[in-house]
Amino acid sequence: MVDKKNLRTPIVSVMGHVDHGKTTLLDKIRGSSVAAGEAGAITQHIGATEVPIDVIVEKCGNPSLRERFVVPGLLFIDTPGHHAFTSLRSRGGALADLAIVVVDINEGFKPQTIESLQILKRFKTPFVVVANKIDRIHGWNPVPNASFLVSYNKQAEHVQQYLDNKFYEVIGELFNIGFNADRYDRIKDFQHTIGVIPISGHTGEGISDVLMVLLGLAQKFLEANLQYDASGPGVATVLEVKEERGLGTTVDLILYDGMLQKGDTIVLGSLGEPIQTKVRAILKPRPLSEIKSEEKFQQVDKVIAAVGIKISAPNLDGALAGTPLRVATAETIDKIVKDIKQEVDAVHIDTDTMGITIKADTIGSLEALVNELKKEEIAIRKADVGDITHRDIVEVSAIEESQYSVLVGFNVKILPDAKEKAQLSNIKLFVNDVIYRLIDDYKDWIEEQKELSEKNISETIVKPAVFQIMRDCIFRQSKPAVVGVRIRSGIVRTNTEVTNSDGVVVGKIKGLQLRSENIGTARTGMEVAMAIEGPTVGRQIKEEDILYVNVPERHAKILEHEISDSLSADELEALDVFLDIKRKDNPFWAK
Ligand SMILES: Nc1nc2c(ncn2[C@@H]2O[C@H](COP(=O)(O)OP(=O)(O)OP(=O)(O)O)[C@@H](O)[C@H]2O)c(=O)[nH]1
Repeated sequence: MVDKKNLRTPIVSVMGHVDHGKTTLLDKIRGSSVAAGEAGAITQHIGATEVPIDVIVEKCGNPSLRERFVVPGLLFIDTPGHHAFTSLRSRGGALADLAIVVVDINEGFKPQTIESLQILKRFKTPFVVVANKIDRIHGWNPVPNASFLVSYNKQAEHVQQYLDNKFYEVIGELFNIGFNADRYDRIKDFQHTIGVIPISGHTGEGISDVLMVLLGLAQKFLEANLQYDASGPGVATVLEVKEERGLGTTVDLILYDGMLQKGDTIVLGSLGEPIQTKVRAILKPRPLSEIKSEEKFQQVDKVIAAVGIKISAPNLDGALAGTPLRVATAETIDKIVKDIKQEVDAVHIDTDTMGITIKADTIGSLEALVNELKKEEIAIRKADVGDITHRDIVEVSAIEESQYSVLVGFNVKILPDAKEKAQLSNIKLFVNDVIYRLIDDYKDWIEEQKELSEKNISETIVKPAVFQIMRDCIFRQSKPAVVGVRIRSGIVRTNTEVTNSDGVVVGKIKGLQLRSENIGTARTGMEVAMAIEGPTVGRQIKEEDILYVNVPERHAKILEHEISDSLSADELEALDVFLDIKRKDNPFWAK
């Protein structure tokens, strides 16, 4: 049996596509919980909101549930954006124990929905999907704050039908990504089936169901992970590094294990050596009732996990979001510094000597981006945390290979002077807040570049062609010889050399005419007059001779190995015939 006293509050992250309703859902959970809780038992943390179990149970309207759950409540992380999930790591995994994926039932899955689900799959984090905005369904008759089933049963049949159809689209999309899913009330085994809950963040319908299912998941899957040592040294993850008026650089963090006190020595991750410093102040937001107070924060001497707080301390400047923070003593500090350095270095990416340059907002998101790029076998020269600076642009524009003169930024800004510099340089910039958009855009661009260079190549390269001098069509013997020819395969151009069937060059095409008009090219099947500089008819060439465009060896190599896909069938045939001629004497010609 688990000891209730040592169970910390599970940490829940809310993920999903932009505008599908994450903030509204969190606000509703907060607002309605405040309304439901007797003494406003809900507490606001820095970067998080804690909803105690009593409030949830009361909200669900079934006090007997209290006995069933041992977790103290749920701590929702407020940090916006799905990327927060990957940014916020604890030892050995994601910081969040559970997640809610919000999808607008009317719009269905969008890129960030899919990305969120893929992240959760990778981290093996239990989650629920909420199909939000059911109040937007035409004819919906809201029952504010009711459980979904109560509300659903009160809807007209055609409305229920419509909701069911939309709902099954969501289930189908989940299936496509590899998840079995069903409506939450029909699920017996949450381990193998994802619960989907139709809700409205506006009317509050279904919110109590979300809280219940989350508690159920916490209870079922997390108990062992939620044990903590309330008296042990604090372990935290940095949410954000922020300049705060009057306080200097501060760090917002989620303490997920142990205790943190004013004056404690702490170690936290940075890109160089880990930072060692002493906690000057621990700050919590003021209770809502004191909101008018001049000061946003109140100081406390001590906090115990799990809690979201801000700390101020000297030397926090190089601190990095997403990295660990730990309380150290004289005995443990060396080991902790070493561990944290290792942890940050492990993320700090082994790079290739040549490749693209990437930047991301936090170490966690950088790692996620690197993982995805590696999967696509895209080489990375340098991976760093932070906005895109003037220096980055200068560095990248010094790279000569155009496919690597590329900067990819995930969730970062391009600083103004960098933007200016980028416009003047030839580098390619990709900035987005969806990883796989970035990767798709980059891949599309590479493909485009390839096509462009293929086009360049194919315009400058000499292509093969075969033609025959027609009988009774000798118009001039020599200087230049003018003969009638039929093009048997390929396209003949002026100014290309001609060989005979032994591969010996006999002259150069000086002009082509069709019905007395000069033309630049002649295609398969055409019969044209050709002026050939060099040979004399009757000596080097004669009636009915088959002749070939002389493809230089280097061009033949490119044609055969690089752009054969872009050749037409008759060009390929001409190439084969020409290669056979050339390789008769030298089997390695153009190989
Ligand atoms: N009708 C209806 N509108 C909703 C609901 N939930 C959210 N909205 C609206 O949808 C819009 C986006 O909601 P947000 O909560 O800001 O969405 P978000 O996912 O947090 O968006 P970002 O923070 O930008 O990623 C707002 O105009 C909300 O009022 C809902 O349940 N019903």
